[in-house]
Amino acid sequence: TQSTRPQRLLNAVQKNATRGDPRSVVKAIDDFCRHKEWAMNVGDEKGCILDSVVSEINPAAVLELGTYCGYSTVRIARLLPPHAKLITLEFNPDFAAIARQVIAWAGLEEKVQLVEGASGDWIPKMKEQFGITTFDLVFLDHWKDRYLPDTKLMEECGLLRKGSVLLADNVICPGTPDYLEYIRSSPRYESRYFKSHLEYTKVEDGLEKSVFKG
Ligand SMILES: O=C(NCCO)c1cc(-c2ccc(F)cc2)cc(O)c1O
Ligand SMILES: [Mg+2]
Repeated sequence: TQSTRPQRLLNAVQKNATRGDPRSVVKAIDDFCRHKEWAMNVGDEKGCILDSVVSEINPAAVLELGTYCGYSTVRIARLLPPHAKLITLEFNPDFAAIARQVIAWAGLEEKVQLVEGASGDWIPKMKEQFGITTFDLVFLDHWKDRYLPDTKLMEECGLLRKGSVLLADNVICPGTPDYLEYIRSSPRYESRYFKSHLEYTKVEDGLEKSVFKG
């Protein structure tokens, strides 16, 4: 039977990365995607911007929307302080199954809770299911037409506090025009665009960092 790209990506991790070494897992995926098969991980260039935002916030509670194969999950979780928690939501069960194994290979299971299902269903249940009050950081990297409705849902569910940071991938390519329009014109957010490139390519893309003002 034919393997899938996520399965081939996991094979590359298990072949080339050291168990329990998150940095080697990140490098193995970047090498695979740059030299073997492109895949829609945030990648090394935007990943460095992600790292700097995570390190600046030093978050205790992180929500990632869109796990895919777990590349950004590993990038974020490797920088979290002890006892900090990252909840990552993935709709696609095949992606989730691969991501669990990538996260385990990196030795980061203790810091990560991967939840399978639709973000719109799970966001209203965050407090009761996971004992979350508010998120310090949200990384948006799922279906691009869900960024705006899920942001409004997080506001309505009281999951954002003064100072919570939203970091959104792909605001140029594939693009999230309705989200950008909303977040840049809302008086409740201070936004800044970090210009970069679509993972492993020369195409423009970037991250939008937005601080909730409460
Ligand atoms: O759809 C995306 N993510 C949610 C998946 O569940 C996604 C897509 C792309 C991309 C794809 C095809 C292309 F031609 C250009 C960009 C890139 C990304 O970083 C992404 O996150
Ligand atoms: Mg992305």
